[in-house]
Amino acid sequence: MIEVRELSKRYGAVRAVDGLSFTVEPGYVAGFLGPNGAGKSTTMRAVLGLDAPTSGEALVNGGRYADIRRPMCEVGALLDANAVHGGRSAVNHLRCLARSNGIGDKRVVEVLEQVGLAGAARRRVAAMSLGMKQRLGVAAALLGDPGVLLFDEPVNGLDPEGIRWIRDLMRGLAAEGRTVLVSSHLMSEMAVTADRVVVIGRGRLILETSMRELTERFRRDVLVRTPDPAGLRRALERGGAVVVPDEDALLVQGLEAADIADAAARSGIAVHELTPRSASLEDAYLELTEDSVEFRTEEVAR
Ligand SMILES: Nc1ncnc2c1ncn2[C@@H]1O[C@H](COP(=O)(O)OP(=O)(O)OP(=O)(O)O)[C@@H](O)[C@H]1O
Repeated sequence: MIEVRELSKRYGAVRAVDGLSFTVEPGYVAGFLGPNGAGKSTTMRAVLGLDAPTSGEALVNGGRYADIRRPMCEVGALLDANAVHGGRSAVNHLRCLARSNGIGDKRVVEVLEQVGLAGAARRRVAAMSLGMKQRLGVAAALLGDPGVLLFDEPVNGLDPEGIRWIRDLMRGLAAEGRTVLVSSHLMSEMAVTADRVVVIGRGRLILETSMRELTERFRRDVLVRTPDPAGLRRALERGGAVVVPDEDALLVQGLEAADIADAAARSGIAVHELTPRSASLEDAYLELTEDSVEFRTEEVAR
């Protein structure tokens, strides 16, 4: 479990994180979303004890990272895949990490296999592609078999096969009952990976909700097809709906699909299609974060 409570972090005049609170429980993938500079990395660094909060706290399983006796066995993280000593081989890099945490060499072999790097174990890190370094970073995060995992923008640098792999891995880790927090600035990526989202902007919480509720919240209208559009329109407007004809369909706002079906049945009108439509999650995300984007395209263009 990860608990961020009233967390603030200042760098001089910059409020990187500003009174942020949220909780991530075990068993699902939590997407940590926000535009560039929103404070995602700073928050993750605070959880991992790499940055001291200006105020507030970030806890792992109820305690501070600094107080964990064998940190790699409790929390694993992939932050910057490039921040690895390039001269070592993959296997030596992992062995060093393992030994410093009292983890045996057998586990090193296991995680290399798990991330698909068994065949490249002796390759020097400097000679690895970014995608391979990402896999090595994931191997390091998994070394201690921790119950809490943090991934900062893990799909960066991965090809489509790698993206699919890391997505399945994160979902698998959550399904095993682990706590999984993954940051991204792409809603499209989170839509297929995360069960819940924590959206932040300018260091503050914008929204913490399930993916399903997010879709519901941005429900736009219901598309209805019927052989009697004029009759159904009258019936729905009597029920308080706003109805806009659209080619051979009606776009209905203010009533749920079930209410529309009931109204049609009461009026003896057949319905051939009823499709609730939401704004795209990408649009929803842009709307949520529009006040928190540091640099806008049109401003740059001017
Ligand atoms: N060490 C630092 N010194 C000064 N300012 C910093 C430092 N680290 C982060 N910041 C600033 O804090 C703010 C939040 O940065 P952070 O990296 O946490 O955001 P982010 O959401 O992870 O963004 P990105 O996706 O671009 O990495 C930014 O304005 C950033 O410039």
